Amino acid sequence: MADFKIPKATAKRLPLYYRYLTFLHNAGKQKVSSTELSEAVKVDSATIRRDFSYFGALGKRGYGYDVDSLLAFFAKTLNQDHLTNVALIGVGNLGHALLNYNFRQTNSVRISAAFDVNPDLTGTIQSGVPIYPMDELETQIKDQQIDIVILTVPTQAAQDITDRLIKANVHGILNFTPIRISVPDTVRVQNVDLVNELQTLIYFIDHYSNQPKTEEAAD
Ligand SMILES: NC(=O)c1ccc[n+]([C@@H]2O[C@H](COP(=O)([O-])OP(=O)(O)OC[C@H]3O[C@@H](n4cnc5c(N)ncnc54)[C@H](O)[C@@H]3O)[C@@H](O)[C@H]2O)c1
Repeated sequence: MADFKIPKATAKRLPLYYRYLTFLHNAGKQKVSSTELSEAVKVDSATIRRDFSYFGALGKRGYGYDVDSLLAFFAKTLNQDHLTNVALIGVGNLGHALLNYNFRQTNSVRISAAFDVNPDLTGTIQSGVPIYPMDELETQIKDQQIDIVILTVPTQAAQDITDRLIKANVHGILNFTPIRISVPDTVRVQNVDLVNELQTLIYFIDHYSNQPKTEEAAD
């Protein structure tokens, strides 16, 4: 990320903007208005203008935004111009699905190593990714300069593995397990919980069914 602070809600919308701008760029479009962007990404145009204002005056009145310069700006901010190696721990049902997906939409993130305790899996290559035994965790993380780890292990293994990751100097954990892992301030955890997301969706449908709104628009 760039070295200036932007609100969390704005940061969460950046990948959304980036994906649509890439689409416009590939389609040969040179400019886009906030209204057009708003319709495509389902974020209201006032929010888009406010988000963009955090990066300085990028738009021109009556012209809109220049697609290429916006894209270059976002690519830099999102670190899309360099490749981030990510490790995955726990190659079960969920781990397999993520390995198979391996972030095909982006060229900037890839799972370069996976780890498991199952001897039937270790030493094999799954979806193009080598599976290492857990006793190689620290050395592989160091050798491959891995800073971010996806955790898809059973709940009871999550905290012990997290403690090893902290010692190995990992700074980000995408936690799919249902427990809230403990980490120091130097490590950032992003929890992913599909049940939670579904319940939030059900809540909004039940309570706000007359005013459909995306999460991005409601900050
Ligand atoms: N966040 C979500 O929405 C969501 C959805 C589904 C599952 N989950 C959670 O994701 C985790 C994985 O679910 P799953 O269905 O893939 O389970 P799974 O049992 O199919 O896979 C777990 C894998 O972890 C490996 N493993 C076990 N102990 C380990 C250890 N100490 N170190 C390294 N690897 C180890 C196992 O060998 C197995 O390959 C669970 O905690 C589950 O609750 C979360």
